[in-house]
Amino acid sequence: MAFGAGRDGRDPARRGPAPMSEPPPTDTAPTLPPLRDVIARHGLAARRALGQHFLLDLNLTGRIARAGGELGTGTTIEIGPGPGGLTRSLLAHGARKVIAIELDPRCVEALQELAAAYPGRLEIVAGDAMEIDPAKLGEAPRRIVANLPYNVSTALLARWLPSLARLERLVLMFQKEVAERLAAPPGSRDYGRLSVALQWRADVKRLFDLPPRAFTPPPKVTSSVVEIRPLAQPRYPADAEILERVTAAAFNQRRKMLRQSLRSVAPDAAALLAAAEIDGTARAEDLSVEQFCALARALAAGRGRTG
Ligand SMILES: C[S@@+](CC[C@H](N)C(=O)[O-])C[C@H]1O[C@@H](n2cnc3c(N)ncnc32)[C@H](O)[C@@H]1O
Repeated sequence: MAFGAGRDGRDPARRGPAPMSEPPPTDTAPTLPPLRDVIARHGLAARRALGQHFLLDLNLTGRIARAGGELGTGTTIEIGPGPGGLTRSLLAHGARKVIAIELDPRCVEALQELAAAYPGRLEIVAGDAMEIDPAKLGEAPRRIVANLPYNVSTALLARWLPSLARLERLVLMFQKEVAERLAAPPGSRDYGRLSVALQWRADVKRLFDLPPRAFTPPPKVTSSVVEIRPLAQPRYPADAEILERVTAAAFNQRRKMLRQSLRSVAPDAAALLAAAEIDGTARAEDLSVEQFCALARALAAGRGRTG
């Protein structure tokens, strides 16, 4: 089923009433202490090693939560809730169930108060998001909405790629420079391995930027919120591992012509390129995702193997 059709197919269920056993989503937020009080009371001085830059403006966290779409069904997964600003907005926005993964035990303790204010709707997982597969958490449909710790943001996304189709939507905050790479079109300076790997599997859109002053403490760089809508199936046929080998070879020598850079994966790179109907004088950034997939298929078929 096409991606759009798949989403439409699930919409009627979303509009239906919540099962009797589930607490009904509500937009009526309980009264909570200001986030700055939570931070002071729990001694949450930001730790750089954990990429801690907190968003305390509930207008901004509300904007990110709304970008997550309809949260009233399934599971909303948050990575790194910190003191819980975005978590509050997700719950106030009607999230049926939030599963929040946090590595810092100080934040886990602070979040218990929020869990008590929304009985049954917030589950806090104390642990490392790098070791947890979000596609296995809670009930489908699953979405991830998160202000990611920047030090592991691309590593997390790379881990999620193989099971991306099992997520309905991801709304993620990255450094602007990373966000530009994710959404970069062919021909642009930012287009690279991660752009191909992600755009092969999903529609990617940069939604809006946040300046450093929006965060406490402010990071050095501007941040961008990115929406990722996974496709039910990758856009073009290709083996993921072979596609990765081809893009790694091509972009690792991105200034070189492909007939040269692809020799590390195909001794007769010219034959490989001819089989995929690609001009050997092109460079990595000139190729569309579809052309990279054609190269991966040709390599899988043994083309270009002998030099
Ligand atoms: C950029 S802060 C965002 C905090 C909060 N969501 C906000 O918007 O204010 C990143 C959060 O991720 C947490 N974190 C860092 N590395 C993590 C990891 N590997 N697994 C889970 N959480 C992590 C940090 O402790 C921090 O709370």
